[in-house]
Amino acid sequence: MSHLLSIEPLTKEAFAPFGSVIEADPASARLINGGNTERFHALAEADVVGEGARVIINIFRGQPRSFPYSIAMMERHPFGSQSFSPLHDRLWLAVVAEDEGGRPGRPRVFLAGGRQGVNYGRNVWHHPLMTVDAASDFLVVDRGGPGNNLEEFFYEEPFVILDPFSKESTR
Ligand SMILES: NC(=O)N[C@@H](O)C(=O)O
Ligand code: NI
Repeated sequence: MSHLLSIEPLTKEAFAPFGSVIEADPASARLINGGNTERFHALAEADVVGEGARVIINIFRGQPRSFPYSIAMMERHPFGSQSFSPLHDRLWLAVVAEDEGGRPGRPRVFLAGGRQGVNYGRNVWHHPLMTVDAASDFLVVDRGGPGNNLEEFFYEEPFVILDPFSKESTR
């Protein structure tokens, strides 16, 4: 089995097993404020559990990853979902995996547009933030509160992502 990962476009349908895509989807649009504003309603839901759990809003400033990039580990947050919405209009990568008996399976790499965010469902395996060509800020909605909300897993052999801007890296 090759450890070279292909990159696929981020779509609501393809990402559904892992969470939601946060983008201005016309299907969710409704006019508010007397017609001045479009509200793209309920694109995702924050899911936080446990005594003292709070929904918190953060900004993550991610430094660009260099490629080829080794996916050596994945993480998940058992007590809360985690969303990433880009504040710069730049491509980025959302890397997720199905759970296979308590460990992540083969990662899937989604190329997200600069106006696409994601909400990783609670306890969904994902790789920490991956910005691509410049330091980029993301609005992050996740869980605050007591307890260890971070589980990490390290693969025996890393997977590899080629430069997303190279033609070999996409399906
Ligand atoms: N550790 C942390 O807050 N960041 C990660 O959860 C991440 O997904 O980037
Ligand atoms: Ni995370």
